[in-house]
Amino acid sequence: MSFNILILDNVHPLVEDAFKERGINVTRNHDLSGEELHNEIKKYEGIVVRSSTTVSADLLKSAENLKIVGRAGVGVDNIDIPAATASGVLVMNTPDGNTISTAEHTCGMILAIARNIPQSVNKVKAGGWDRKKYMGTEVHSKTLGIIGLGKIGAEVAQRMHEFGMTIKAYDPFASVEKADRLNVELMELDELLGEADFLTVHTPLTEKTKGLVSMEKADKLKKGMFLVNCARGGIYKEEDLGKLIDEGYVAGIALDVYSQEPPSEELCEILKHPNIISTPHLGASTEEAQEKVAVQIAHQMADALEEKSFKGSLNGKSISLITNKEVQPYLKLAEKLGKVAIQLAPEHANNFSFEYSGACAQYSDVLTDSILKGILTEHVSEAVNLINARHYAEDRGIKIRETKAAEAKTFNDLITVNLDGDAAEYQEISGSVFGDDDFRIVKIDGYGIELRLEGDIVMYQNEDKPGMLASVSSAMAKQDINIGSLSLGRTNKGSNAITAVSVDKKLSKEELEPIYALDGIKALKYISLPNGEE
Ligand SMILES: NC(=O)C1=CN([C@@H]2O[C@H](COP(=O)(O)OP(=O)(O)OC[C@H]3O[C@@H](n4cnc5c(N)ncnc54)[C@H](O)[C@@H]3O)[C@@H](O)[C@H]2O)C=CC1
Ligand SMILES: O=C(O)C(=O)COP(=O)(O)O
Repeated sequence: MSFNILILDNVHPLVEDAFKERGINVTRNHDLSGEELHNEIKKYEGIVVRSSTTVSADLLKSAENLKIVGRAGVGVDNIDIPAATASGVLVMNTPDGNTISTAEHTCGMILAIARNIPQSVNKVKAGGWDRKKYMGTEVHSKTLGIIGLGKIGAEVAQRMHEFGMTIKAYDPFASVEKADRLNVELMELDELLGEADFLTVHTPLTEKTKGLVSMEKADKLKKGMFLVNCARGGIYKEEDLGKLIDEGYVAGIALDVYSQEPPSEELCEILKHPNIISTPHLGASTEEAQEKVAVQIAHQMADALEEKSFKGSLNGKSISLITNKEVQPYLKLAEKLGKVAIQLAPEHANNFSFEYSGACAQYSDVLTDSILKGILTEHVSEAVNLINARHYAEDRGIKIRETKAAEAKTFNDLITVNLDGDAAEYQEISGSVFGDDDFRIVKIDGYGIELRLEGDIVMYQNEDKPGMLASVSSAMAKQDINIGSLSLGRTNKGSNAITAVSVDKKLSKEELEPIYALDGIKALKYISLPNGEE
């Protein structure tokens, strides 16, 4: 299958070469108006963006054929990931391609603000000369506070440690081992604010990190400290920046990122402050970083489209497992069982429990996604896949429960789907996989049954008495229904029995009626499954 990719932002030209190398068609267009983009995007299976294009829920709605959004960089705050997940669109980024460049830019900003480099350069350019005004501060022996000791934070720590700074950090998710390795002391946020001579942030913008430094926190800051933000605009409250300097809490501020880019008029006014230096989101703007992220995103997207690997995917926890050979048969079994379950379940069923035993239990998360995909596929007009199956289940109020037992019971692997409690004629169905591609129902409501999970199946409960099978097969023969195979199950002699019959053609309601009407038949369900590979 050939794929079409649209490059929307200023991604390095190597992106085109890399896509072409993988046999993928690529088009570049940075100049589309909103409406044009909504029309154009329909043609593509993938788009590549940096931070300029907003991939909104609305845009995703127009993107009928979209499978992947690739971010040539790290931050994905311009992409509506929940909306992409709901649409079954994979979102991926290149987590480390621009780490070094952004860390270097941050270190540059720390030194630039400490030594008034941009302001004094401007002075000289304007024909001025003022050595007194631009007296600076050494960073040596000072404390650098880092909020967010992730990839960039760690690189900044290493570099500034070499400048003789003491490095302290706040990151509730960072390990003590990592901090020790980097010569970083971990501490609580307020403690860090009180100790840092320079504070730099390297977290995403989240509810927790928004406004981490503001006038409300001013009293907690070490007097005369410097603030640096090369992560995301808004982590320091932008409206308060000028005031923090003017009221003597902060000596200077260096910014690379803004909550709106380019910044709003109000913020531009604040940025004119002589002690604020700003760059226009240049952290990742180096030849090296841009080459890396362009080539990385192209190969990652090509691999994902070819279902080879899902490196860098941010919403495809499950989908990334479909390349794992060990999981593939279980995934198929789970989806088939989901398809059977929804055909056996009573109308409006919205409570299902899934039980996994044996080796498959370790993949229960993704197998649940796959069962849900099977359950929902016929009932949701949009395409359901492993990315959005849970979203649709939640959306439709389907409640699920999951249990797992690592030890195998009668079968090496067993997946059981329990239907909607008492209201169901059938309560539960279990399946197992033999080899790589022989999927079978092995139990229904505790009755041992063995039938391949494919094609058209008539399943009925009957009184366990002589002649039942003969009367069913004769009712079928009269209607030219050929039996492929069948399996009978019962718990005790003479009680109820369950029979599953696979037939050679699709059956209509009218063809099933005479079978249901036979004396001794208690419940009858017809299940239709795709034959072989889907
Ligand atoms: N200026 C620019 O051009 C660039 C900016 N960035 C931005 O830099 C930021 C960091 O990027 P990476 O280091 O690659 O990400 P990362 O995911 O490696 O690190 C983020 C760190 O923040 C920590 N964190 C998350 N929430 C926190 C909280 N509430 N308090 C304290 N720590 C918290 C995490 O535990 C993690 O260690 C991102 O926002 C990214 O968008 C990244 C590249 C270029
Ligand atoms: O990767 C990131 O998070 C960045 O902020 C870099 O953004 P950009 O690709 O330079 O628009």
